[in-house]
Amino acid sequence: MLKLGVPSKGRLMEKTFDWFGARGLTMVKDGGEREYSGTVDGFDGLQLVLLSAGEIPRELAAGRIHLGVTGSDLVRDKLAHWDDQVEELAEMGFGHADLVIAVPSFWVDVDTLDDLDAAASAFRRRHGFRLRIATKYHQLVREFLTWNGVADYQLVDSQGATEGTVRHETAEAIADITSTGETLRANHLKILSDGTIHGSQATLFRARNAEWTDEDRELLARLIRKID
Ligand SMILES: Nc1ncnc2c1ncn2[C@@H]1O[C@H](COP(=O)(O)OP(=O)(O)OP(=O)(O)O)[C@@H](O)[C@H]1O
Ligand SMILES: O=P(O)(O)OC[C@H]1O[C@H](OP(=O)(O)OP(=O)(O)O)[C@H](O)[C@@H]1O
Repeated sequence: MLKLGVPSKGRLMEKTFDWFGARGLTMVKDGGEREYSGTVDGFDGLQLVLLSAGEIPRELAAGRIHLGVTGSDLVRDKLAHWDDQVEELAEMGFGHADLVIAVPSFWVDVDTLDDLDAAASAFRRRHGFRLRIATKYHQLVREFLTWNGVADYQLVDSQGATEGTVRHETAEAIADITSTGETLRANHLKILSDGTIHGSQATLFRARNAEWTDEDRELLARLIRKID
C-alpha cells in the first residue's frame, strides 16, 4: 500500500482534492466526513491518510506515509535538514503565503533587519530583557535571524492570533504567515523590507525514509506520469 497524507481540513484540504481531481485522480473519503481515510478512484494500492497539515512533515520523516501534501513552510520548520528527509515532487500552485518578520508600524526607524538588530540592542539596554518575537515557526525564524546577524532577541511561542501579541504587549515583534496582509494591517504591523523568510505553497513531498517496495515504486511512477 502506498500511503498518501493529505490535509484533513482547512484551507489546504479542498484545494488538494481539486488539484488531484484536475489530473484525473479523484479522491474519495471513506465513510462519513469524519472518517480520516480514503482512496483514489481507479488507483488500487494508493491509500489516503487524512491528517492535520501540521503533522504531515513528521509523518513523512517517520516514514509512516510515503507521500504527503502540506505547506513548504511547515516542512522546513518542523524537519531539521528537511531535504535529507523528504523530496519535493511538485509545487501545487495554491496555499501561497509568506512567512515574514513584522514590527509595529510606528517604529519609523525600523525598516530592515539591521535596524531591528540595532533596536533589539537598544531595547535590551533600556528594559533589561531581550526584545520578544512571537511565532510558531521557531526553527525557520531562528535560522533566518542568525544568518542575518540579528542576535539580541528571544522567541516567544504563539500558536495562533500571533499578530495580537504586540497589541497585548506579550511581544514587540512577530514572525508569521501572511497572504492578503489584512491581519498585519489590522494590527498596525509592517513587514521589514528584507524580512521575508520563506514564500510558502502547498507541495507534494516524497518520504525518503519510508519503506518502498517494488510495487510502491511502480505506483509512484504511475502517479508521477499522471501529475507531470
Ligand atoms: N492566509 C493563510 N494563513 C495561514 N496559513 C496559510 C494561509 N494561506 C496558506 N497557508 C498555509 O496553510 C498551511 C497551514 O494550514 P492550516 O492552518 O490549515 O493547517 P494546520 O496548521 O495543520 O492547522 P491545524 O493545526 O488547525 O490542523 C501552512 O502551510 C500555511 O503556509
Ligand atoms: O494576510 P492574511 O490574509 O490576513 O492572513 C494571515 C493570517 O492567517 C493566518 O491565521 P489563521 O487564519 O490560520 O489563524 P491562526 O491565527 O489561528 O493561525 C495567519 O496566522 C495570519 O494570522
